[in-house]
Amino acid sequence: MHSKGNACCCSFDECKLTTEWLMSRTRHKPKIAVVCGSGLGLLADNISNKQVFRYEDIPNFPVSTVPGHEGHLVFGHVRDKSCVFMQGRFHLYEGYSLCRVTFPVRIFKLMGVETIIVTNASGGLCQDFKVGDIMIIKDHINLPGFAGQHPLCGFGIRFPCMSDAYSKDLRKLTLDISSELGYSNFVREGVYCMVSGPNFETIAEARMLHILGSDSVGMSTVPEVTVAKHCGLRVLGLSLITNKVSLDYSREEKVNHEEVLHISKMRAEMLQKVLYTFITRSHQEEAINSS
Ligand SMILES: O=P(O)(O)O[C@@H]1C[C@H](O)[C@@H](CO)O1
Ligand SMILES: Nc1nc2[nH]cnc2c(=O)[nH]1
Repeated sequence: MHSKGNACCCSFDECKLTTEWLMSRTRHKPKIAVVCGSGLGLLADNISNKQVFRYEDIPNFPVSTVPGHEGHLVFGHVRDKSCVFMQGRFHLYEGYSLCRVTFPVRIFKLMGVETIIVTNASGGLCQDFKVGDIMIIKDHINLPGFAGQHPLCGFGIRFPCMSDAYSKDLRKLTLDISSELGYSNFVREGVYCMVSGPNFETIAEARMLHILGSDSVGMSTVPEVTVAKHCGLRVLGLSLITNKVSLDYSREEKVNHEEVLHISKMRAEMLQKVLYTFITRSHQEEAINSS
């Protein structure tokens, strides 16, 4: 038999088993899923009728190994909207295959989720961005994908279109909400670039990514969004700019994960306001149902 080194390692039966396990233990029927980025688990703090599962208790689920990723799957309501929040995501640099990293997205699809909101912490490359800005992701660069690290290798229908991965209508709704909340001066749109990590960028790498058109850089999101788009979910991506990436050899500041978590926690409340307003409105908006 030929070796399929890069092939998908999660079977449909596995996905089905996990979905059935969860659905037999919760009465929630979420239509919206939220993936919380580094330090952003607080986004799930104010939902009502909470039901929490620890990742290690869910069959086939990976476990979180990164500080700032709690490892809880939280079901609950934002107003009357049933949602599921991932307090903690999985990363390639943790040693998980991209199939495993994106496994929860497939579970959400099987559970009946229609919209996924993917959040992250990232470093700002765009010189206009400030620490604490919220970037609505309008597009991405899948750098690991260029090198064959791709979550769709060996899985499902090929050649999906990715030029519209981030729903235009959902981005517009988020911009409108930001403006109503008085947040326009720190909510931007931009292009997110994924690198595998776990190291932060060298200055030469950061310069290259900037020249290539990236407004921010991080170590996640793209695999989840790619799988979500592939299986027909609507996607909104929100990236919190937790640090400025150095493009200049004379800059002395050095980024570290503690600083990333600190900024995430500081800005989580604002991000939560945008998110909860979005969720409350999302299914009232005709545009969303058609996007
Ligand atoms: O899960 P996200 O993408 O929010 O985490 C970012 C990227 C690295 O995992 C970590 C670096 O501080 O934060
Ligand atoms: N690759 C990368 N990921 C991040 N996550 C948060 N900040 C950064 C950053 O500067 N670079």
